[in-house]
Amino acid sequence: MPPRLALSMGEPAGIGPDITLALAAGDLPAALLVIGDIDCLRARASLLGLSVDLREWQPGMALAAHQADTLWVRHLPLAVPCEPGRLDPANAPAVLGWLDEAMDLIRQGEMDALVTAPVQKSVINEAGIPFTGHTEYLAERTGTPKVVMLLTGRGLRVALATTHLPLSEVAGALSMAELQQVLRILNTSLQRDFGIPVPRILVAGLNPHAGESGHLGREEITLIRPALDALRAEGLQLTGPLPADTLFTPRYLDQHDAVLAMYHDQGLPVLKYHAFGEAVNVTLGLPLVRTSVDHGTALDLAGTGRAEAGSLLAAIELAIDMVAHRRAATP
Ligand SMILES: NC(=O)C1=CN([C@@H]2O[C@H](COP(=O)(O)OP(=O)(O)OC[C@H]3O[C@@H](n4cnc5c(N)ncnc54)[C@H](O)[C@@H]3O)[C@@H](O)[C@H]2O)C=CC1
Ligand SMILES: NCC(=O)COP(=O)(O)O
Repeated sequence: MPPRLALSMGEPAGIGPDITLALAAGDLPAALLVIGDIDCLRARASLLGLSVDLREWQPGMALAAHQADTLWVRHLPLAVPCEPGRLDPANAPAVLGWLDEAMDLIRQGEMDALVTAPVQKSVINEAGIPFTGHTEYLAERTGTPKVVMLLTGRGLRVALATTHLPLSEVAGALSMAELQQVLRILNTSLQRDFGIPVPRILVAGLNPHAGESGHLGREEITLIRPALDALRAEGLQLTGPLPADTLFTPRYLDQHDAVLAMYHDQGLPVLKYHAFGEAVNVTLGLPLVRTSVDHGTALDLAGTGRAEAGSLLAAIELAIDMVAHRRAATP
């Protein structure tokens, strides 16, 4: 059976509908079900001059492998018609409802994995729903106490010890226990989902020069180094903590499978400089496979025909690989 992927359409005013439709044009070795609003997709296809056969899917219907220019849609309507570039908080509950529906379909065994188009985090909050990202939302909704965000592109993998936090809260959020949990999840996922038997992980320090022997911050001495030592004793292959400014160089990267950065803007600018537009965001540690694009809603590009679908295609390809790895590991 081909992997069955649920693709959430994301913020309707953004480029989610555009890149979803662009993707439909090609062949894919998977069955694809878009979870979103079929009328929004029809309106966007017409605006972009794309001819895609949009068909409504109901639970229980068989889903065949993807055929070029056809998209199956689980239609869960928006509250307000979508307009490119125009955010409306009234649509936020529907956008989150699409994620809930995808999780339900996966739980019920109708779908194998979730791929997400980007959402506008601000408008969800403006609707009165506290929301920091899919990562945290999916963790909460699946009852998963700890997940790890990893972005990967052009051979580089960067995981984050903390995700969507104000910078002023990062140091306080790090603890030995948290770091150990993050590294165990990363190590297990590199083995299970990426097929790397003994992952080699590079770990960044938090402070400039990895703390300069305690003269520029002490978290490396009090937290990071002891956490790594404890995990090395369990057999994990860890290098660090290293100064983040020189860790992202071929000398280190060529010898390792992934980097653990301490916070969002320590790791992701490097990854995006390296591979923006073709990288993938993966949530590790969930009971389901979830991949996503490396970009946001790009409201400025919605409906213009200038949004590129490379990252969405890469997210779909990685989800297919991850499902295959998990199937292969299931007796
Ligand atoms: N996975 C998700 O749901 C994510 C959501 N976001 C949300 O997206 C919103 C906007 O975020 P920004 O920081 O402005 O980032 P953004 O990625 O939407 O835009 C940054 C720049 O990249 C361009 N760009 C983005 N995607 C593109 C594509 N596919 N093709 C061509 N150009 C593209 C945009 O036009 C803009 O110039 C925020 O609400 C943010 O929270 C951001 C990242 C991930
Ligand atoms: N910068 C990455 C990002 O914001 C992705 O967030 P999420 O919605 O995948 O949690």
